[in-house]
Amino acid sequence: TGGKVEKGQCDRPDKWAENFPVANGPRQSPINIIPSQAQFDSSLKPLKLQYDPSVSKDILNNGHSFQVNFLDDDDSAILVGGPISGTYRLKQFHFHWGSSDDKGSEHTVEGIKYPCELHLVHWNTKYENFGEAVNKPDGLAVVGVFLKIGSANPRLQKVLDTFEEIKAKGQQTTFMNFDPKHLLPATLNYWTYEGSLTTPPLFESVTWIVLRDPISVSPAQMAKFRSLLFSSEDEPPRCMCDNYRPPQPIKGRKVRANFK
Ligand SMILES: N/C(=N\S(N)(=O)=O)N1CCCC1
Ligand SMILES: [Zn+2]
Repeated sequence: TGGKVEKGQCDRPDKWAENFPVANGPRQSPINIIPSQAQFDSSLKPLKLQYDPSVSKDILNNGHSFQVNFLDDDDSAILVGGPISGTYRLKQFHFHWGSSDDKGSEHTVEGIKYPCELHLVHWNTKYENFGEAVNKPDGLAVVGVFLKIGSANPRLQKVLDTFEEIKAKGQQTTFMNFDPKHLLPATLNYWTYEGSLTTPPLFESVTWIVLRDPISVSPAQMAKFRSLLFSSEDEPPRCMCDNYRPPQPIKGRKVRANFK
């Protein structure tokens, strides 16, 4: 069709329901957040992200996004407080972005799309490990951070500088002593709601914690994200971009805010 390489089934959110019926479930993510309809909840605790940078391990191109993986065999990098009870351990963080700066985030705010969205994925330590937690209703907590076009972000640059080594699907390299706290905005005001993974298997196991304030990214840095490939070295190159799922029906869910 005009020489454009068609997206495979697994890369097309509108096709996911065929193999993952939960795609049409009652608590799917992402959603469009309407701040005026969010309910301020004074019982929500402040978010506490306690990350020891020494447990960052490596960075991997997994063919859908790239992710920074963490050692999660102790409580060195944890999320406590906020809307959750107990302790959730950081497993990995990854991003979603667009083919141009006018789209790319998964969550939207009053219909506004950001060019990029960071997800910090944590699992509930009441379960044995990530694999056990991933499909439980209280199994995961993902912190979402919007990236907004502005000045270049020096903290983000450390991640982008590895891209030559993980250009193609399956490539990975060590990535040590990185503190993901440096990718957070100054204030941790957030919206929270019960949702799901935004990629297959789309398990409805995520307590979403979406930060109100974005961090900055420059147009040149966004271009760097788009230098990655969905494809592996031995395949025709396919630019890694537009790896975001559009907002899903709210289906009566309440979004709470820890700020007025
Ligand atoms: N979809 C996901 N995270 S996300 N985009 O919902 O935060 N994941 C799939 C397996 C591990 C995390
Ligand atoms: Zn994600």
